[in-house]
Amino acid sequence: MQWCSWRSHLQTQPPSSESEDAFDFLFKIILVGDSDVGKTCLVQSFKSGIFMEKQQNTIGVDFTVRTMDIDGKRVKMQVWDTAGQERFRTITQSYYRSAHGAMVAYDISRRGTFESVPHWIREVQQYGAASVVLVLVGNKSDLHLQRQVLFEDACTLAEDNSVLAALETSAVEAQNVDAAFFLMARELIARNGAGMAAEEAPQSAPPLKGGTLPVHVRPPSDKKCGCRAS
Ligand SMILES: Nc1nc2c(ncn2[C@@H]2O[C@H](COP(=O)(O)OP(=O)(O)OP(=O)(O)O)[C@@H](O)[C@H]2O)c(=O)[nH]1
Repeated sequence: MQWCSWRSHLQTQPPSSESEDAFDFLFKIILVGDSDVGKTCLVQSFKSGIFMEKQQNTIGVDFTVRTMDIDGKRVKMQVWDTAGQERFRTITQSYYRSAHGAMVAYDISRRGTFESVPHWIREVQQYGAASVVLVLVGNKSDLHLQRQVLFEDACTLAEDNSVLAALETSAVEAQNVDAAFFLMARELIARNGAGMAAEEAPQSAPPLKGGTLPVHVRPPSDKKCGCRAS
């Protein structure tokens, strides 16, 4: 077995070599959710496209970065992978404030992790920027035989909580992982436009406009729903 958590320690600044890359937009995304829902493996899949079985829980916060090309723009995604374990809660909360987007993850094969989602959303709303963009991610979609959470329930929860969209992902199968981050990036670009250009990259989250946009209509074969919020 290989380790998925290639960095497990407290971080205050991203590595400088990564932050020197040229980019048009810089977005900070925080990943939250119960322990063992697969947050670290999702980040690893997003970064390298590879699934690596993990044996160690995240300690505090891990950091990774990937620069993507979206509509001819270089978009740098700084992803902060937080520990799901309760004992790190005070540490991880301090990372919420500067996030432009938050992915709230649960495990489709463990109902309890889905029932924790409202708690995580409240945490983000309490400690994060006022209009942080939220995306709901139901991970481990490859475990469909052990499913305990209906996708429809996730969509309902997303709609009730002003969440941009709900998706089901699998880090094992690299299913919908990129899509979740692209969805987030596109929404942030749409909301911020030129105001988030690289030279103006903020130290804390910008005052994003209120409300969310219906950026996706759920295709029947794809576990993704667009959720309109008032
Ligand atoms: N079947 C399946 N297993 C997964 C998937 N993603 C992660 N796992 C497994 O789920 C377990 C937990 O994954 P992690 O990425 O460590 O979970 P985490 O949410 O980062 O956990 P904390 O660091 O404690 O917050 C590991 O055994 C992974 O191999 C997935 O998409 N499908």
